[in-house]
Amino acid sequence: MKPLLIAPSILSCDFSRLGEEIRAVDEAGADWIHLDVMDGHFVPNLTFGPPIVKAVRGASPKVFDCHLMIEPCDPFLEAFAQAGCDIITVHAEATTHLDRSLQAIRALGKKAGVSLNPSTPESVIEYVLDRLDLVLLMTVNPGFGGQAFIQPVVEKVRRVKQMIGDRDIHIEIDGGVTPQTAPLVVEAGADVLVAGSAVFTGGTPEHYAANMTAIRAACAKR
Ligand SMILES: O=C(CO)[C@H](O)[C@H](O)COP(=O)(O)O
Repeated sequence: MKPLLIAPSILSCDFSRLGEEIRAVDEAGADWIHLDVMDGHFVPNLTFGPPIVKAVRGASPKVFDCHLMIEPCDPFLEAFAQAGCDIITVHAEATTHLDRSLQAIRALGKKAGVSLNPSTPESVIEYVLDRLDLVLLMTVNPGFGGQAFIQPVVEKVRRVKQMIGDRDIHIEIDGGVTPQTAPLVVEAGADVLVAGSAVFTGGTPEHYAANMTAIRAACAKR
């Protein structure tokens, strides 16, 4: 069984102190740093691009887990790789040629991930499993932090876990992850939890550490 990893989503941090906030969650015990890239087209919100990723890369040596909510994604893969992302995840709904996008990410020397919206069936990844390092299952409709967890996705986690078999592929969950919802997806097979509001609530490094401890403790009995 893979160890449980927590990847705080910086969408919920204080953007005026982005580097400081990344350093704070790193020191508070984050396993990865989750970067939400939004384009105002694939999702109804805008965040940041490669220059910002590059600017904050020095704030933490932890894995930079980059979630591209952009369409098209292929023209930007190289820029995100050069900016310092370690894992690059694209949405299956945002690329016509998913196989090509995943090959391109690995050719850049990065880990390749695919994300599925809550309504997208897991069958879309059936023929690309050997090109994947990570499957990111959205438990909210992407675009905003602080939304309610969409419970039917728990069943999809179980199915994806079965599909990947003994392949070395992470199952990551993003959206509405709290100490209440995290055990549901972990029990179903998830090993990476993205959490924005549930980690950054309180606004101090002490809160971040306590918030992550609460999520881990809730999942400890999986
Ligand atoms: O990708 C995202 C939204 O598209 C965010 O990572 C996600 O919503 C995390 O926020 P929260 O934990 O507050 O739900």
